[in-house]
Amino acid sequence: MFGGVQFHDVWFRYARNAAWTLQHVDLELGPGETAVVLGPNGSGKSTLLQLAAGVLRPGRGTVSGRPPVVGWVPERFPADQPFTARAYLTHMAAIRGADSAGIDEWAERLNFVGFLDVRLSRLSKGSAQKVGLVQALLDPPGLLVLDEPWEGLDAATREQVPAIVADVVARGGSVLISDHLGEVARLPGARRWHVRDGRVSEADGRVGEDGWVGEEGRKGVTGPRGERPAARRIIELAVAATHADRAVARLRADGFDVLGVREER
Ligand SMILES: Nc1ncnc2c1ncn2[C@@H]1O[C@H](COP(=O)(O)OP(=O)(O)OP(=O)(O)O)[C@@H](O)[C@H]1O
Repeated sequence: MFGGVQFHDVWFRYARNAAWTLQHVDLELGPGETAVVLGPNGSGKSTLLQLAAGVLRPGRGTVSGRPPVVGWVPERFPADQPFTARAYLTHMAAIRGADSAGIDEWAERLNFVGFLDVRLSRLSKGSAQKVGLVQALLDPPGLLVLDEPWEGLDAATREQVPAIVADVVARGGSVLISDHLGEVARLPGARRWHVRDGRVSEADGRVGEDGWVGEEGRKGVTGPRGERPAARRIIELAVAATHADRAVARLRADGFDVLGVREER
């Protein structure tokens, strides 16, 4: 039975004489738990996730307790492959001994039925990300590792990420997820791990508690730089779909509360 993933004094560096990217990592993620990994660019979030998934091996220390099925969704799905999405996913299902019927169900759920017979190399970044998500979910994972899963996804599919996380957790699995877009607000109850200067520390409180919904220092995001105005106003604005992620990230970085994103009707 899956008892959680444990990091025991894990150190990691990318080359023998390079500086350590991560040091002294002691963490445990139990069954049914979700942790979001936060930190500045280049701090080591992806590295931590890949160590958890078993894609990278520690230079020192150990990662133990991984369940038999680990789903890993990299930050960028490697789409430079000569297969259609369906052929790739059918192959992945066969390797994992999973039912390929799941491909059509997932394609339906993630709105990319029309792209299943398109070559991976011709897919947009968002559609390629969906293929990356599906390959990780074909065989229900005991540990799901999602590296910036909201990046590049359309608004409707972004809404699916919390539901996917909830499904894994409801089955007793664990989810580790990195986020720099502030989408973590959609995962109330998640633990918060901060990566900084090669160390990983756990923040007190969980997502959604004490008004915490975004990156560190942005408690109760109701006004710029944490001010809490006496009254709030709802402002609607429209941006080109291709700029939506950037606009949301900038508004959140300035401390504004982004209530939702939708397609223009
Ligand atoms: N394959 C690699 N070889 C050498 N150095 C690497 C490699 N991958 C990452 N690094 C370096 O390791 C450090 C941590 O990278 P990592 O991708 O884990 O950070 P991150 O917090 O996920 O960054 P971002 O938010 O930009 O995705 C960075 O300095 C990065 O340049």
